[in-house]
Amino acid sequence: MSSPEIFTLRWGIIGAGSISSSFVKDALLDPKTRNVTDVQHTIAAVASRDVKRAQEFIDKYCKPSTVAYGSYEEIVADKNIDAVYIGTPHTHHYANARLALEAGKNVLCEKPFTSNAAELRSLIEIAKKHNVFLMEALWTRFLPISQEIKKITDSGELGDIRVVHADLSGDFDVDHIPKTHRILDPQLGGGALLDLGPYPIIWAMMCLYEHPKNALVAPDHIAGTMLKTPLTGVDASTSFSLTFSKLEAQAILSCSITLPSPNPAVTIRYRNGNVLIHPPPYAPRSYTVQWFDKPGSGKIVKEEKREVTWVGGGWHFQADEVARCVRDGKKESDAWSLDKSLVVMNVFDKVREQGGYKFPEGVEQVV
Ligand SMILES: NC(=O)C1=CN([C@@H]2O[C@H](COP(=O)(O)OP(=O)(O)OC[C@H]3O[C@@H](n4cnc5c(N)ncnc54)[C@H](OP(=O)(O)O)[C@@H]3O)[C@@H](O)[C@H]2O)C=CC1
Ligand SMILES: O=C1OC[C@@H](O)[C@H](O)[C@H]1O
Repeated sequence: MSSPEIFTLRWGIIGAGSISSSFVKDALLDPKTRNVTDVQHTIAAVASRDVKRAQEFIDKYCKPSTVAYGSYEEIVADKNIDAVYIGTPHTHHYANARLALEAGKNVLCEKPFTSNAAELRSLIEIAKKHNVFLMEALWTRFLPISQEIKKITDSGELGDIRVVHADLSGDFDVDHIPKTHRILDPQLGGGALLDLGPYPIIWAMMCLYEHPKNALVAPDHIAGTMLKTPLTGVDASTSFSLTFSKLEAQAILSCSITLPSPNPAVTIRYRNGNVLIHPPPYAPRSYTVQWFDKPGSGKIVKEEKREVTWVGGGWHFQADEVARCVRDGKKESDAWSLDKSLVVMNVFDKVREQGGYKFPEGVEQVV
């Protein structure tokens, strides 16, 4: 039996695929395993384009009472759902989120939020019009390890921050997967930038954009370059740098679908030392702090590896944020607000333009 003080958020899941299963498994873990006692989650319904797939998903991951739907239209009309989680490929996020928002549902939408910034601006307007909550599922922002590293950065204990180097790569075996796989198919927004880019950039957003001395000023210079795969023309590898002039700092970011992430995956460089974050950068479990003997010397006099553990994959922390926001009547999260997602989408638009990556006709719903 749940105690009356616990707020229960009733989720509807759109897309019975891989990431939806990770999200649901974490959401259904006992919140006490992460010392959370104020919110909890239930999965009220799951929708797939094929009702059989929705039912199979429920049989595997949910309680028998969870309702299976064979269309996304049906799930957003369900009165027993407080929030919809969208776990479909990138280029479907806009249409799926719009459907849910217009039905008056709160929405948590997988990364990348949309195909382009114009689509996101449109979703933000629709969410405002319908007075509902909207957030991108940038789960890394909510991990306990991210809060720890952010504290080190914001406190200035390692001196002024100068550079964030971050990479997320993964070998997707592109020569052997079908060209219709979401990582390769331009119709699904395939390529490294949109799929993997949200993770290197989240470290830049947390440590630079959100730095108290930067005061939420967007990067004033963005420079990107893309290496395309001849298989489908999407970006196999992308590098991009962001200059935060107000903070006198830069982010040097990269991602690739043809090789693993380096170790460290993220190096945060301050005047008095470094923080090295060990892979995977989307959910690291350890980082190393290095101290210099004096500012700018580079001579490491002390080094400490720190582990941060939790039960589950880590997708539940963002779910808790949504539950608290909905409980409190908030329409967006402070930690991962809509303007932050918009900064990211603007960067991705610019880097795609610089890299010459155009989506096929009709993919972008708003341009
Ligand atoms: N936060 C994280 O850690 C991760 C996030 N992601 C993000 O989640 C999203 C989905 O990724 P993932 O779960 O790996 O994808 P999947 O390939 O598993 O597809 C998820 C669902 O999307 C729908 N779908 C799949 N292919 C198509 C298509 N061609 N056209 C229309 N709908 C389709 C299906 O829904 P249905 O059941 O209705 O048929 C499917 O169940 C991506 O945007 C990705 O960036 C992915 C991995 C990790
Ligand atoms: O979000 C993600 O995180 C891990 C990656 O391997 C995956 O492709 C991506 O979608």
